[in-house]
Amino acid sequence: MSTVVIRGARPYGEDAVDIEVTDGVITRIGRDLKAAKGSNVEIVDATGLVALPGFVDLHTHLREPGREDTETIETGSRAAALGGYTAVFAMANTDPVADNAVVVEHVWRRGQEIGLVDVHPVGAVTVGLKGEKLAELGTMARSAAKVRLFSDDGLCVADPLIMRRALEYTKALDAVIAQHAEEPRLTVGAQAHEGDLAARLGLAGWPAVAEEAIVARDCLLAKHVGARLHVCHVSTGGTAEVLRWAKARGTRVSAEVTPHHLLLDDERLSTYDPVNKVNPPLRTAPDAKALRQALADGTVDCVATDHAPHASQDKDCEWSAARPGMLGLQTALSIVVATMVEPGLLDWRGVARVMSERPAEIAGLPDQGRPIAVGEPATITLVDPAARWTVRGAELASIAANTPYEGMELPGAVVATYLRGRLTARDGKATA
Ligand SMILES: NC(=O)N[C@@H](CC(=O)O)C(=O)O
Ligand SMILES: [Zn+2]
Ligand SMILES: [Zn+2]
Repeated sequence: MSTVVIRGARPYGEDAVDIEVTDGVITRIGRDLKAAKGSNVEIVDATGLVALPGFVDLHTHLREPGREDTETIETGSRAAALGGYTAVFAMANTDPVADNAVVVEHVWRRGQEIGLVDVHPVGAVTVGLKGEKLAELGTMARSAAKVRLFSDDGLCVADPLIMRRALEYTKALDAVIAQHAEEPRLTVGAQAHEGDLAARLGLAGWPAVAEEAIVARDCLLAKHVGARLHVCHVSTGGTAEVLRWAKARGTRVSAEVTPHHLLLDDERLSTYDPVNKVNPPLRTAPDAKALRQALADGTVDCVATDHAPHASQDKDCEWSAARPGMLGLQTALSIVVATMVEPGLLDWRGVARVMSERPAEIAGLPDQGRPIAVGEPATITLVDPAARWTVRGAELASIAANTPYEGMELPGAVVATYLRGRLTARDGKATA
């Protein structure tokens, strides 16, 4: 039997308690717990630290198989554990694409071998992400990886008939489609949010309506079919309005927002530094404000990183040639603290909701996003709310270093992460 007592932690930022963990399960919670006699107990001093359920990321790009020069399941797992994550969903846009049982089982097994975080593969909706023919969703769902989240992320399932069939299929499988909402006919050659700034910089525009039109269409389709829909990386205030309307009329829709769309806006583009290039693009400051409001009031359900590692040769180049995407796993909590906790939009209960509980519910994970309570799995992230740290891309666990927060001082730091009672990261070091 192995027992750990986490001393003086504040669950959800509330009163300090001791949390006793035995064989991966929370066995006692109370003040000044006396160690059980004769047992081998490890004491962890967590005075002043906030205890939250381990974070769940519905949107991570791990690049294995295919681009192991930028991220592997191993390096991405380290970044996840260091960021406080205990489960991540690895997107299907790998090479080969995760559109079959062989690839998704590889991703799942490799994640379990490393053991730092549960790596759940996302299955592709269409064969090769081509948007033409449905992939074998049922085979992936029944595989050892038990896929429940399907997405062509990187690309939109643009054909409404394919989308309808995919929704019908996933309804029968009790699964969910995560849509990268981008009407491709409205974003040909697009490089930046369509607006004054893109016009001044001479960059082809990616209009808000290209996202909003697909979200509206998919909400209508999901309602018609009675299926569930999840909207990836919501980036505009208009999308939040569509979601509000769809939820009010009973559509089974959920949505995520990225940390970068909460904090950054298109003013950043004036330097032409492709580190700020991302899909969907950074929008206007009023959009970012509307997204923070929508996350606070539950219109947007959760935060997802869209962690997108890219090699330096694919980022340190001319704007139009650069790949879109930003690292996110190790900075997400701090950006949520800066944009949501410090301004008073979310308390720590709210952080637990948007970083852990809602994403676990959306993906149907039974043992993640659970309350910090006796009998529950000890899947816990300890956060120092008073810490401040400076982001250095080169020091992050990812192979790639494309963080838009280089040199920024951010509030709040993950001090330790436990997955089913096992320490996976502590003081900036992953345990595997
Ligand atoms: N977000 C991005 O800018 N890029 C993602 C794809 C995606 O999420 O659409 C990637 O795979 O690099
Ligand atoms: Zn996407
Ligand atoms: Zn993505």
